[in-house]
Amino acid sequence: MKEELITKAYEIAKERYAEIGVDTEKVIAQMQDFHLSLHCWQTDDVIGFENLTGSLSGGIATTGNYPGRARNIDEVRMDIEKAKSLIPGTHRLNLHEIYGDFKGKSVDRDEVTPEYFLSWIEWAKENNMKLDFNSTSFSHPKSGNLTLANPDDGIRNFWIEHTKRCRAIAEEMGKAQGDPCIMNVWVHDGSKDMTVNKLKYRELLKASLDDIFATKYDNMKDCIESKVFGIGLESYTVGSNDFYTAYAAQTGKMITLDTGHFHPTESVADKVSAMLLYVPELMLHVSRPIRWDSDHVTIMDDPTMDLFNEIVRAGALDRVHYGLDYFDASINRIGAYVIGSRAAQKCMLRALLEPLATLRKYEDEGKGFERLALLEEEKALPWNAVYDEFCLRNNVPVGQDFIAEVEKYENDVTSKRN
Ligand SMILES: C[C@H](O)[C@H](O)[C@@H](O)C(=O)CO
Ligand SMILES: [Mn+2]
Repeated sequence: MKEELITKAYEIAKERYAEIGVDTEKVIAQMQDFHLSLHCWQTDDVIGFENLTGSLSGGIATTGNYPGRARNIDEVRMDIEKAKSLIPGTHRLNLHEIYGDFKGKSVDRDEVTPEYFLSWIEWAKENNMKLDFNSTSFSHPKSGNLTLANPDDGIRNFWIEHTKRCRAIAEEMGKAQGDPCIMNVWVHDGSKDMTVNKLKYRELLKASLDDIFATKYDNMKDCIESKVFGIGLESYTVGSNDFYTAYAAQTGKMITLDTGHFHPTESVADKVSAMLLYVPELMLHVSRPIRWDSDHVTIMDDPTMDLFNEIVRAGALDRVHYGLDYFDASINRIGAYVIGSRAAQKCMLRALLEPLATLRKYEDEGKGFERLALLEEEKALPWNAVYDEFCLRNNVPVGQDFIAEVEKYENDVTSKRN
């Protein structure tokens, strides 16, 4: 795309926004400081590098069989580097425990240590990325339907040990990068059919979490993620939204809001201002649920726009961490990575460009018509010219130009994988 055209369009956009009291230069600076946590599992359909032969379990599923899946740590890294080169700004990487650098060794989940993540720490440093982390309760012979809430002491203690070790790894990552590593705990624990012992499993999960979180760390932050249901676990989820919200409020933990983990008509955006009154920070897993937690590629849709608007309106930019969580195996995976990341950025950009002072003035004065009119008008303001300028300043492809780059990488690299 012609630079001249982009700059010209931006200059006009700058003036249009200035007219309504919005400083686009300030917004671009804010965007430069807005870091996504890229989910490593988009590269390989949530498989990781363990030597286990079982398939993806824990009530999650990838669908599609598009060629070019990353098959090893080098390919995962190469693909992330490619995706990163097409997304403006600097970003973090969100790792699951199963992506450790095990070098072909069988390392069970209750044996994992920071040593298996040293090469990731090194790689992240070289690539100007900071790391976030996740314990992995799925895709393991001991996963079953219950992990941290399992009444069997042996299985429960196995997963407690795993999660404790993951926290120690996150602490090492945080220390090495001089910035807290955000460590997410999501367990799929639940039941396919009705249970008559809901309280028992929740008591067990609570006791496991208390044990896991007993060690205090300075360089990592814990967050806990709820879910409505998983595939094969439809009737009951131990770690429901109510369970984790209450737990986080009582213990000061962060909440992870996965946009695919709520009832279809529930507004995740509406939770932001409510939760931030009671929990210190939020982690997002931005996704796109289609009828269920299908993890379709994030796009610039109304729920995602609403979510980012609410964060900006709550003045909570620094209290939210911006993870992505989708895995689409039906289209080019690098393309999917880039589309979702850029869509999340566009939502944030539009939220930052909102003429909030004027809208709030109207609201305070009871001017409902004026508020609604401006909310409607802002949708059609030239925000895209500001995003294009942001891309240009970051030396990444502007507009649809990234499509050709993804196609080239497919031709040169991913299509050669079998
Ligand atoms: C890989 C998983 O999707 C992820 O860890 C978890 O956050 C989730 O959302 C499960 O549905
Ligand atoms: Mn998630």
